[in-house]
Amino acid sequence: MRHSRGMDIANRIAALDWARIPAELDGFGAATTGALLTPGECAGLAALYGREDGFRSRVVMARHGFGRGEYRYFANPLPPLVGALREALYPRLAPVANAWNAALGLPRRFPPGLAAFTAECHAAGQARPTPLLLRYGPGDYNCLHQDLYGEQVFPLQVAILLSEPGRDFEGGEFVLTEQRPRMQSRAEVVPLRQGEAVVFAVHHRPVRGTRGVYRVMLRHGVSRIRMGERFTLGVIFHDAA
Ligand SMILES: O=C(O)CCC(=O)C(=O)O
Ligand SMILES: [Fe+2]
Repeated sequence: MRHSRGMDIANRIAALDWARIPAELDGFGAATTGALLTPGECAGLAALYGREDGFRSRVVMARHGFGRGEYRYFANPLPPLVGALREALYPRLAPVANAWNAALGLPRRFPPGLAAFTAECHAAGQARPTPLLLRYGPGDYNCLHQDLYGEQVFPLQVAILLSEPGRDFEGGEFVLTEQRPRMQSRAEVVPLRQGEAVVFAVHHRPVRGTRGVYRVMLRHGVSRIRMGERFTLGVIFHDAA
């Protein structure tokens, strides 16, 4: 039987729990997907990190005060698996993004498909692809941050853990903080297995309070890797200036 990876990924994404994921995003600003990529796919993606070609830039985090460890942004054309993930995830998340903007009283609405949104990014001068691979070794960490690359911001992004906790590395938890207006911040640690994705808010989300809807600011990062090596695939939907 002919087997197309793009189709396969689209089917796997269609089979995720699209009742629970948006509900958890609304409730907590983050949701895990359960197993999405196979161990072989994870290893294949992590192995790309050492290759010369296929990337547009490399960032050594310590040089910028971003933490410790490094990452590389893929060049276009994206690896087929990465492109298929980005294309199949976007239409599932656009309704959440639009509902959040409506709740926050923001006029921006996102088109139902990634091609149209990418065209809008390009028209706004954001044409460089943002999917990336991250690599952390012992002692490395990723400071709390927001992945903003210009005025065009799709409010949700996805990170897929490519290494297996407890086997490949220890420590290195994915963490999120939520900063509520005039209140103390809330932290969330997101447990992930190899091949599992976390969907989370890029910069803010609406929360319903007693006096209406307010905006909480989110940041994400990775706690210190205690042992071993940890790889992640980051899927950000807006392109970069
Ligand atoms: O390594 C991680 O889990 C975090 C990756 C990250 O910051 C991102 O995908 O934007
Ligand atoms: Fe990030």
